[in-house]
Amino acid sequence: MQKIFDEVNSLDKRCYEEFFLNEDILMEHAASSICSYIEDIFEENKSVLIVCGSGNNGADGLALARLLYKKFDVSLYLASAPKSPMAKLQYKRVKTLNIKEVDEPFEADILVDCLFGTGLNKPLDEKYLTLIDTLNSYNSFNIACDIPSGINHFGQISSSTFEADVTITMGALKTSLFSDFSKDYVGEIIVSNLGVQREIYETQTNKFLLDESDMKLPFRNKKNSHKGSYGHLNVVAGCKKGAGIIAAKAAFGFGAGLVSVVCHENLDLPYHIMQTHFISENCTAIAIGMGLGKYETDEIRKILNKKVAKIVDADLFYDDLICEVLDQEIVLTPHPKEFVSLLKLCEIADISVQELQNNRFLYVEKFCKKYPNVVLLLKGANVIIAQNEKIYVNSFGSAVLSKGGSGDVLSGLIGSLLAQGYKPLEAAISASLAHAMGARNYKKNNYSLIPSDLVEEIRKL
Ligand SMILES: NC(=O)C1=CN([C@@H]2O[C@H](COP(=O)(O)OP(=O)(O)OC[C@H]3O[C@@H](n4cnc5c(N)ncnc54)[C@H](O)[C@@H]3O)[C@@H](O)[C@H]2O)[C@@H](O)CC1
Ligand SMILES: [K+]
Repeated sequence: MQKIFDEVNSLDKRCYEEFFLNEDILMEHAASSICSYIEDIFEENKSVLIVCGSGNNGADGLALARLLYKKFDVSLYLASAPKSPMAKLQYKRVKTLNIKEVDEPFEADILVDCLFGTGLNKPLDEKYLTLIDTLNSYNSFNIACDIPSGINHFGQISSSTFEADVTITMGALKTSLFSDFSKDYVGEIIVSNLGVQREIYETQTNKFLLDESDMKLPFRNKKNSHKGSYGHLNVVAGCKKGAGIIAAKAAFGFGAGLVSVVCHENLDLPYHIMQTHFISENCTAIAIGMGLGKYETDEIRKILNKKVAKIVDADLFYDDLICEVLDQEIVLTPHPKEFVSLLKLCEIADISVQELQNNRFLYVEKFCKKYPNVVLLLKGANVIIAQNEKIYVNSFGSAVLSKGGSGDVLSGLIGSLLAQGYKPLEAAISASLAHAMGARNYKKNNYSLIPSDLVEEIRKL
């Protein structure tokens, strides 16, 4: 996994104070990393338009123009005059060369956005919104320097935000790149070194970006084993029984030795899934909430108080019953609307879904501070998984998964790993990654996935 930081100013400052580097050295590295990227990917003499703002993001662009000049057909478009001391210095350097400055942007082969980086501190006015719209209308290969212009510190976007194919971000990953809104704008994210290797530049953090290698699949190492060695998951089915059945099928395909659906009515289940009217004696984990609908509160309370691992989803986030069990190390998997309800029930915040989406990390932190035992998985374009002070981001998911039933598959996967003895946080992380990787491997068009396809792909991981 990789570290994510809310801000990097303090990391830059540390470079100056501890390693005796200066702004100029850091900027030179920032610009050379974009230069190397362009040199590696594109043939010489391709046209490059670098669009610069007045601050140090623009200064990075000016330095880049100097580095690319002569090898590529470089043009500079200065959207505003250089203002920061480094921008002025870089411009002075540029002026000694004969680099083209254009009065209007145009469609070049490569477009580098150096308008605003971490310094964007107010809404964009009409002039910049129109400029960004114009840049987005081109068919250029789009590179964002540090952050696509229009994304602010909190990961909120402007009505016009630069749509990057690649974001080359300076020094370390920033939290703002992983809001749900940012997902459509950042493209591939590459981290540039700023004069020392990343592991030296980076300090301590509580946020991490998950890599594929963080997915621990439930491979079986013991030769002498039987079905009981891999746990027994009980999936509690409610009014909408399909949800529980989808979860049960996903769980079975993900390694649980036994899976039973708990339901009072007789169900038509595949032969390998069992049915029970009450929680099984040898149950090692419970998945509950999916499609629950109307239910007998006391019965659900009894289930929630069973001393086994649990994943709780969906309808239970609208019932204050949930607040009774938040001292347990349970996994909760709300989508934003459910999390808003949960925040209200827990008296943490009474907010809209929009406010949550604007500040996903903030509200996850608030929730986990109050309930440090709970493992919270907040669904979204970038899934956030958190327990106590640690926050993990799974950015592998895609729109393929935006379907009814995908969440039930996820509940089943988490339940399956819990039943097999994974710790709740490990179960949430590995199941969430497997869920996203299954979707990634699905090769038909991106609107056609059904839950059984997803389970099939996950079985092949
Ligand atoms: N040590 C450093 O400071 C380093 C900085 N680097 C670059 O510097 C960037 C940060 O530079 P700055 O702090 O100068 O900030 P920016 O260059 O991101 O933007 C600040 C400038 O934009 C103006 N501005 C902000 N919001 C605006 C708005 N809505 N409309 C119009 N103008 C607006 C500000 O008045 C200021 O002039 C980073 O993103 C990175 O690209 C890199 O070179 C690496 C080293
Ligand atoms: K930028």
